[in-house]
Amino acid sequence: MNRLVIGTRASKLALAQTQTVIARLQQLYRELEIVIEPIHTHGDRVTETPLARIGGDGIFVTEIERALRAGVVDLAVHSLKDLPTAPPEGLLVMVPGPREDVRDVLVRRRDFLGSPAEPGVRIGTCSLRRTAQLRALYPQAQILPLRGNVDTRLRKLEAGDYDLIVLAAAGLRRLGLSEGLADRLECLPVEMLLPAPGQGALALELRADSELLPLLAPLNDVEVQAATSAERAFMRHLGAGCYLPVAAHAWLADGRLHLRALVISLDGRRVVRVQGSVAWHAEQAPRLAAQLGVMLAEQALAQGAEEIIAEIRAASTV
Ligand SMILES: NCc1[nH]cc(CCC(=O)O)c1CC(=O)O
Repeated sequence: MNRLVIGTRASKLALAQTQTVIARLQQLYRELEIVIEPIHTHGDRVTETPLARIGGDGIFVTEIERALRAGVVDLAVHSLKDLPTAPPEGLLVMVPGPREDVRDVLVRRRDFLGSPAEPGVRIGTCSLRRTAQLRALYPQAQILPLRGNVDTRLRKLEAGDYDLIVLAAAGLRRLGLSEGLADRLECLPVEMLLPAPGQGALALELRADSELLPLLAPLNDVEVQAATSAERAFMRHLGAGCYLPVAAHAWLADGRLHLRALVISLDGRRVVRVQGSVAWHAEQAPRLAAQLGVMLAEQALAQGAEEIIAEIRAASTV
């Protein structure tokens, strides 16, 4: 193979992410010709509807997976967060490292000097996970829907539609925006606002029988893959799609793989929090990650997570 076609969304963030993957590939394979094929997804076309209402997983990836299966592209680069947790048929997912900052950040409008805790403050976000956790943290705030890519969201903030917005730190960093915004950013510790499963990580997708497999294998990061697999196994075991208020963060420390996760009601009033760890053995990483995610999901179910999820399901089908 001497020419590689990479499929990706056409957003600035998706292209920036793809460039980091290309840079790594060119380091390894100087001679390889790499071209980008931008692909418009359903999520790019429907830009105003809240994601939870569009429904269905994979609104940012389905068309790209189709191009992969059809052989139009050889490799896809996604934000792992956007990838459904069900294993994609005929495709294989790798997780390159390093993982970017997993946290969410609050960005304030230039002329807003108040605090998120004050009554009536308007906070914009598009995700149910952030909405529910923000309601719990700042019960006096108004949490308002906000969609669009990162630039659009920042523009809507400056236009005065919101006092504060919440974004993924990873997106701002990859776009090179965090320095310019530094005096208006507040990183939210994961103990305060738990991120989405897979947040801050990229995913590489290819056909399971692809001849690229050995070429790409060195890009896979076993530790980042295990951590994100544990987070995704938690969500998958709950039967939760990526637009439900489920949050999870896993990390390696002291020879153990740790996972902290939660399920929260939309009004932020009921939260089921779970935390646990398993001893880390790199050679058994996939099994350990799945085991940890499933174990904590079972604990969450035993503590009432099912009822919360059923309620949200019922509300969103109306
Ligand atoms: N579809 C939203 C999306 N998907 C991935 C990122 C950021 C990068 C990441 O979280 O890894 C974002 C933007 C955001 O949440 O602010």
